[in-house]
Amino acid sequence: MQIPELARPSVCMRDRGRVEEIIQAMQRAGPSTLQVISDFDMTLTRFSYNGKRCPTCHNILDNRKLISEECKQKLKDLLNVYYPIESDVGRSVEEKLPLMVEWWTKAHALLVQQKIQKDLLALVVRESDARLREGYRAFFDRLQDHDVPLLIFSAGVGDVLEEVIRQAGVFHPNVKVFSNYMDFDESGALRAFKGELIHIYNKREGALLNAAHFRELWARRNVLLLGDSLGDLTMADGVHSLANILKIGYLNDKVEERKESYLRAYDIVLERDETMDVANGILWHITRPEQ
Ligand SMILES: Nc1ccn([C@@H]2O[C@H](COP(=O)(O)O)[C@@H](O)[C@H]2O)c(=O)n1
Repeated sequence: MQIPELARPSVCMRDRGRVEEIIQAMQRAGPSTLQVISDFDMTLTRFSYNGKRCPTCHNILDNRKLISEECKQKLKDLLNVYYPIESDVGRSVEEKLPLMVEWWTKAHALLVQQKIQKDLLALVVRESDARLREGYRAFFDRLQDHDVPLLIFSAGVGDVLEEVIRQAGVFHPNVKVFSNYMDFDESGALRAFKGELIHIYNKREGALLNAAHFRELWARRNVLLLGDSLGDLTMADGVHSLANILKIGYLNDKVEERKESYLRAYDIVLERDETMDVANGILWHITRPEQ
């Protein structure tokens, strides 16, 4: 199978033969049977650039134009407490889950207190250091050209995420987003977050709540899943009569500690890889006619 990107040193696989079988099955079935489900922060966006951490959707809101210095400090304190828990391999999901709910709930309450202005979101996204991974345009455009639906399933902030992809010029009609959306009052000030909270460990519930979306895509039984945390593995749990799923996991941080668990969970693990090259290589293979 000719996918040169799979030979890169950043690529690790538990079972290369199995990966090749899945990709071949997807290619035989063709793009009309494919859907892509991807996480956003640190999966479609870069983890770092020039040695500096890139922001998540929540971190993009950390801008003086939107929030006070005091709120900024409180959000930073929360990050310092909860991010090490999120990425701790020594704790079980059961142990982490209530703590993640606590983090999101406290952070959202702080953001609501700040009455964030809707009309400033585009500006703070433009001013931020958020960057989609290298090769993102080819990825989004290829999916659009082949009418393959892309579901972005994020525990970040939907309004911010949409603005990032809109400004990058890749918010194509085939893109659908499940995320935490802001609710603004008539003056355009943030008053709450809409619907059920999505955090990194309840994406299965989020998927099941959106049954109508997956019903519409009933014929797309092959799934390419992209994630960066073990919580992202359940994003495809709403897919009907799944035939094949290929799970690609970005291992951005605490690489040595987490490699084993990622290799057990994901079919392909990308170690400190800031590009979309592997996903693009696979996508090109699947969407080109069989030879
Ligand atoms: N207050 C918060 C809460 C969460 N995060 C990070 O957002 C990421 C979730 O988004 P996905 O697109 O990856 O689902 C998660 O990894 C948290 O680290 C944050 O920065 N601030």
